[in-house]
Amino acid sequence: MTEDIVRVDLGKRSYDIVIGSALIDTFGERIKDALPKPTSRAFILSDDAVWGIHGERALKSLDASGIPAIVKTVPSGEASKSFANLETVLEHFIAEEAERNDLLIAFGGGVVGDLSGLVAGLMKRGMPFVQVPTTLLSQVDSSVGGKTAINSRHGKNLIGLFNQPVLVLADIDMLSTLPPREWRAGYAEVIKYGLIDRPDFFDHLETATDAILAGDKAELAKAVKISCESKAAVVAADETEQGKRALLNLGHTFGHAIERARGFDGRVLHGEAVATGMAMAYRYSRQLGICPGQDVVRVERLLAKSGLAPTLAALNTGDFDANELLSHMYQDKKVESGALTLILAKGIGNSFVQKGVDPEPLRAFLEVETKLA
Ligand SMILES: NC(=O)c1ccc[n+]([C@@H]2O[C@H](COP(=O)([O-])OP(=O)(O)OC[C@H]3O[C@@H](n4cnc5c(N)ncnc54)[C@H](O)[C@@H]3O)[C@@H](O)[C@H]2O)c1
Ligand SMILES: O=C(O)C(=O)C[C@@H](O)[C@H](O)[C@H](O)COP(=O)(O)O
Ligand SMILES: [Zn+2]
Repeated sequence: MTEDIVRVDLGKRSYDIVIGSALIDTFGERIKDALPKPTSRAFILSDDAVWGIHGERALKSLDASGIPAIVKTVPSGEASKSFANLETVLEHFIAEEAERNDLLIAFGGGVVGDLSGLVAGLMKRGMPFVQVPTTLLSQVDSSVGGKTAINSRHGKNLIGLFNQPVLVLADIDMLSTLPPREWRAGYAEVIKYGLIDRPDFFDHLETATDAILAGDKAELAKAVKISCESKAAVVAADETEQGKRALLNLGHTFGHAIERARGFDGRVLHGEAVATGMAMAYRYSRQLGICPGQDVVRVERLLAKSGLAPTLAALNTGDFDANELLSHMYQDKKVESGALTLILAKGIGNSFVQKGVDPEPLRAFLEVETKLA
C-alpha cells in the first residue's frame, strides 16, 4: 500500500499526517526528524491494552534507531482522562527527568491522545509531541487538530489546551486488533464528515460501510484519508474554534451530555454518543422545518447499518432524563453569554452553526427523545 500524506497547514506549526501500512516497523526512523535533538529521548504514553498488544514492536523499532524510550501506561478507557492521571503521568515523567527537548509520544486511542497532548503542553511549559493513533476514531479525528483535554466532574473535555502535535503517524494495520465495538464507535466520526459538508462522501459510505467495518484496506485507507483531509481543512481555517471549526462538533452537544449522564464509565463510548447525538441534531433540524425528512431517514439508516444507535433507547443503557441532559448541555464549550450553540443541518452534507438556541423548544424535543422507542 502506498502512503498518503495529509498536511495540516498552520504556518510554523504545520505538520504531516502519514497514513499507511506497517508504519510501526519504521517508527524510530519516522520520528527522527521530530526529535528536537539527536540526543532526545522518547517519552511514551499509552494505555495498558494497546501497549500490551503493540508496545514490543514499537520499542524494537525505537531501539533499532537508537532512540531511548521511557514508557508510562494508564488504564484503558475514558476514566483515564482525569486530574488524577494527569498528575500521575506528569510526576512520572518529571521523576524521569523529561526535558523540553525530549519528545512525547501519544501511543493509543483518543483517550491517550487527549491526555498526552495536555501533558505535553504542561510539561516544563511545553515539549513537542507526536500522535500515533491506534483506533479508527483517533486516526480519523482525535489525533488531528490539537484539541487536548481531560474531563471535569461537571462535563466532558472541560480542562484542556489547544496544542498541536508535530507529526501524526496513522498505521491502519494497527486497527486489525481493534474490538468490533471500537470500530463502530470510531466510524461515527467518519460519518460525521459526510454529514458536515461532504454529501458525496456520505453517499459513498452508504455503499462502503460493510467493507470499511470489515477492515478492507483500500476502503479503510480512503476513508481515513478523506476524514483527515476534511478535518485538516477546517482546522487550518479556524484552529481555535472561533467559527467554522464548531462544525466538527456536530452531534457533540447532545453526545457529551449523554456521556456525562452515564458518568464516563464505558457504558456509552464517545463515538456511540456522538452517533446518537448526530441523529438527534438531524431530528431537531427536521422539527425546526429546516431539514427534509428523507435525509433524516438516511442518517438514521446508515447509523443503524453501522451498528450505532439512532435513538437514546437504542443505546440500551436505560432511561435518560430530559432536564438532566439539558443541564449537561449548558456545560458545552460553545455556550456563549449563557445561550447554547448547536450544529444543525439543512440536509446531508449541509450543516451549520446555530447560536442563541432557545431552550424551551429544545427541552420539549428532549422530552420526546427520552421517550422514543
Ligand atoms: N481531540 C479531539 O479532537 C478528539 C476527537 C474525537 C474524540 N476525542 C476523544 O477521544 C476519546 C475516544 O477515543 P477512542 O475512541 O480512540 O477511545 P480509547 O482511546 O479509549 O480507545 C478505545 C479502546 O480501544 C483500545 N485500543 C486502542 N487501540 C487499539 C488497538 N489497535 N488494538 C486493540 N485495542 C485498542 C483501548 O485500549 C481502549 O480500550 C474520547 O475521550 C473523545 O472525547 C478527541
Ligand atoms: O476537533 C474538533 O474541533 C472536534 O470537535 C472533534 C470532536 O470529534 C472531538 O470529540 C472534540 O474533542 C470535541 O471537542 P469539544 O471542544 O466539544 O470538547
Ligand atoms: Zn468527537
